[in-house]
Amino acid sequence: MTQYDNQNLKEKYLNLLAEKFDEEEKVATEIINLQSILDLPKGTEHFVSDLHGEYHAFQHVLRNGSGNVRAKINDIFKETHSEEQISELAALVYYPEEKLKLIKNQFETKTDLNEWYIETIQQMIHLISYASSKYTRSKLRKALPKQFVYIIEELLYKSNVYNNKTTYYETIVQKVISLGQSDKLIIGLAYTIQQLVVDHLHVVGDIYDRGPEPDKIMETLINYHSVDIQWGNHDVLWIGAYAGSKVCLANILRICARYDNLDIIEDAYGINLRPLVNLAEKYYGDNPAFYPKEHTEKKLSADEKLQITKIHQAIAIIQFKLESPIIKRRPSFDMEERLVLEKVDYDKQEITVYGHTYPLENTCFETIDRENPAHLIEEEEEVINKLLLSVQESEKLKRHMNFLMKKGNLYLKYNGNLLIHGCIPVDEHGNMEDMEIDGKMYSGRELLDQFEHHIRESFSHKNETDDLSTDLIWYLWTGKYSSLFGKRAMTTFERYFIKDKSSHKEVKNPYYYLREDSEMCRKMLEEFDLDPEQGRIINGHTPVKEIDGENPIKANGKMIVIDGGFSKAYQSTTGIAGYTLLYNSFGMQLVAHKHFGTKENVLLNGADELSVRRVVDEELERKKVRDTNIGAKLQEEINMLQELMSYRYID
Ligand SMILES: O=P(O)(O)OC[C@H]1O[C@](O)(COP(=O)(O)O)[C@@H](O)[C@@H]1O
Ligand SMILES: [Mn+2]
Repeated sequence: MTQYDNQNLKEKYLNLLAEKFDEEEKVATEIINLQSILDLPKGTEHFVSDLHGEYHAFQHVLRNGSGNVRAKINDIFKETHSEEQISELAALVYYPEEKLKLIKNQFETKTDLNEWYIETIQQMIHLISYASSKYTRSKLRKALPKQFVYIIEELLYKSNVYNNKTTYYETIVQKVISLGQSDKLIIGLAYTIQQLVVDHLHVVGDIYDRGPEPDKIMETLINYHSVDIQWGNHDVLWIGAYAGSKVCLANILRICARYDNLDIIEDAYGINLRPLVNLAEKYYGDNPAFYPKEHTEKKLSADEKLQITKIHQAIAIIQFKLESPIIKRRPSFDMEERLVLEKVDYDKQEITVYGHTYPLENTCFETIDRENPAHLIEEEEEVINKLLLSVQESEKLKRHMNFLMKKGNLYLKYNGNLLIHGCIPVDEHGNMEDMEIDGKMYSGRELLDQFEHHIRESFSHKNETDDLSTDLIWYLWTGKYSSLFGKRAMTTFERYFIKDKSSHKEVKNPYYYLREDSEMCRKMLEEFDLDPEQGRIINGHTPVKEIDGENPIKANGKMIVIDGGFSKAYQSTTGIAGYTLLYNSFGMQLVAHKHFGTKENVLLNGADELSVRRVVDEELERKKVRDTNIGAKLQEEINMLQELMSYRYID
């Protein structure tokens, strides 16, 4: 573009802007408004990761803002309220519908109940006023329940013009009560408080797999006021399945069978499993290696368990077969060692992998042709094709996957930090590892950008099932240089069929020990054009084994690992239900969570299931909006408006 074109474009833009700001005063007002926002303290960011379908635990962390709601209640009421009263109020804010029912049952007379309403509404208004002190009025208004905006603003702002504040509150609230609106108002106020304590949510990957309700988590995120997602390896597996990768599809079904979560496929997403069930019933029998993991709350009957065991085998074998042609057509994936079906000696029931020969047990090779082990029999081919069709036709899945694409990225640079689920592949010397894609070598940030490009490419061509982009999504799940997998190879086959546990080991990328080193972290931040002094890397993906003394804050605070540990299946190895992170204008705080019991426990006993907060760092100076990504955007707007001012209104 020539300088002349540029000038032309700018003038067009300014003319457009002038349509909206058609008077000098309007421009001035907007500049002053934006300028004052820049000086407000930065909003609170909330980081969670590895939710793994654990909807209830996630809901709890979200509703209490990783302890932020309670902290605000404490700030205001610790002098006047007992611990028990604070817990009651906190539970009301987290679960207003349920808590209201419980509380209302305690009152014998209407007068007592009304008194409680008056007091509670007043306390909640106080909380809102405190929690919103760093927001503009317009932002607060957007967070208020629509039908009560007028009343709440009346209570928030006008009360102090009256001498007798209490009477004024009471008159309004009495009216609300007599009109039968008090429950609705309290519920609305509770959600407003939840929304005010967290300005923005980051989900650092792995919403899907292992737990029972990822679909409900997706609905929650879709309705959340402000969120971004850094895809995890499990999320990308689902994206891959929807984008046309049959092998990704086989994997998600296998994992659902393994964790007894086929309901997600059938009931939540309406995908017909009948063809797979028929195939499974025809070829497979009982097999302890494929028993589903049982839920604590839901007991399976013997028949159900047997059926899932059969499905689990059928889909695992389809998966192994589907891997083979991809490995063969993509030599740059460097995965020949994973041609497992070809490495089996079917007479001896042995396999030779990575130079070791192991006996196989619990095999289920009924549909395997020894001469051509990766060949899908006709029924398998038909089953996977039908399943893919059904997956791509699921309206709900489409909605959820579209949302993942819209709000998600492979990594995110946000307010100076790098958010990434897995890793940046490096060698043992800390050099970024190269990978060849389509004849070119990429490493570090460029490699990640290539990966993301191909995910989006595959997603926009769902009919293509065997192209490079679609194969690369599977590579991200399981390949050596995948930034999401972060291990050298996935030993799924060995885990099912080989007893010797040494064959199950999955070697991690050197990133996972090098990230302890602050110099290495600085280098990685620089790779992403971030300031190594200010920035930090926020990771998910690997459960932090607090039990073994592992510290989630690494490299002098340059690296923070917040695998949420929501996944029940992994809690016994971590000894804790994981971490979340809060980043407000005063600095960063890591929050450790206890196992989430039940909502009932919170409602009845006020148990927050939270434990310690560790300060990662305190800001020397309180961070303002002007120091954030949003601040930079606002500053650009101000600059434009200033140009408009001189272009249009000032001679
Ligand atoms: O414990 P499971 O369900 O068998 O899963 C094990 C597999 O999950 C992985 O750990 C990947 O999942 P994560 O992202 O949760 O770590 C693989 O490396 C491993 O093969
Ligand atoms: Mn992961």
